[in-house]
Amino acid sequence: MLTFIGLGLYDETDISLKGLERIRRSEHVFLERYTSILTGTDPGRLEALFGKPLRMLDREDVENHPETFLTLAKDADVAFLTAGDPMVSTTHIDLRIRAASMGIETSIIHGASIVSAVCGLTGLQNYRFGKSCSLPFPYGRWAPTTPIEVIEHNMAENLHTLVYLDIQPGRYMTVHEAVGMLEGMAAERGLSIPVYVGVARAGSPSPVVAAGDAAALEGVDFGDPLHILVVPGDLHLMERDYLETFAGL
Ligand SMILES: C[S@@+](CC[C@H](N)C(=O)[O-])C[C@H]1O[C@@H](n2cnc3c(N)ncnc32)[C@H](O)[C@@H]1O
Repeated sequence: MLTFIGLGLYDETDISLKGLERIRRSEHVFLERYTSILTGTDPGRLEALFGKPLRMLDREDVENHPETFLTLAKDADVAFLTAGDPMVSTTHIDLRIRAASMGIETSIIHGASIVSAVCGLTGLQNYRFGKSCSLPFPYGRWAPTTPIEVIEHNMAENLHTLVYLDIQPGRYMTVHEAVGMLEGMAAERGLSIPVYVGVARAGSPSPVVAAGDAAALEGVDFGDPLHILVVPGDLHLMERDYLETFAGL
């Protein structure tokens, strides 16, 4: 049996009791740590709480060599842990399909996700989000145009865009870096983005949420990772009120 277990958003105390019990009963426990991470803890603290050793998985292990843990899951209980909710990720959706095609039984124990946390922290209504996008660090002088195309499309439809910010080993994209890149891409297309909403460390005791134009956000200290950004469509009255009250709009 392969169980996908969400760890929530910030530290080791964010897991559900159901998830914790399942980990303690599992014979093998793997922690995937490239789609997202818990910045408020470390593997040692997780192992102490779970009472189990953790085996780390990076992108290569999950996308190119999943046989390592999938084969184990044919005859043993394997827990596959991720920050957030495990299924807010196309990679993990694909992994569950692969497991099923190998005849492996699977189940999911959900965790708090950045997708719903952003709605709570910003007041932006869940039903008004269009397609989301990921903003990668530029590769040399090359940067993909997909993120700005998604934003432009959503703005034309008056929808909000959730922009996931790149995570590389030891390097996390900040709201400031993301806004700088998007301003450049928008200018090239003659597009103006009037409001951004930046969120840092959702789920922690001190999240930062700030809304405004690019210049206004420049003056905000978002602090440590993880960061995420929203480019909102036109704000409804209650959304504006919420951002004025809680995000300095
Ligand atoms: C690809 S998403 C993975 C989402 C995860 N499966 C979930 O359900 O939360 C990872 C990105 O979401 C954002 N993110 C995740 N957790 C966050 C947090 N606690 N605070 C701020 N941003 C976060 C970051 O931009 C990060 O690069």
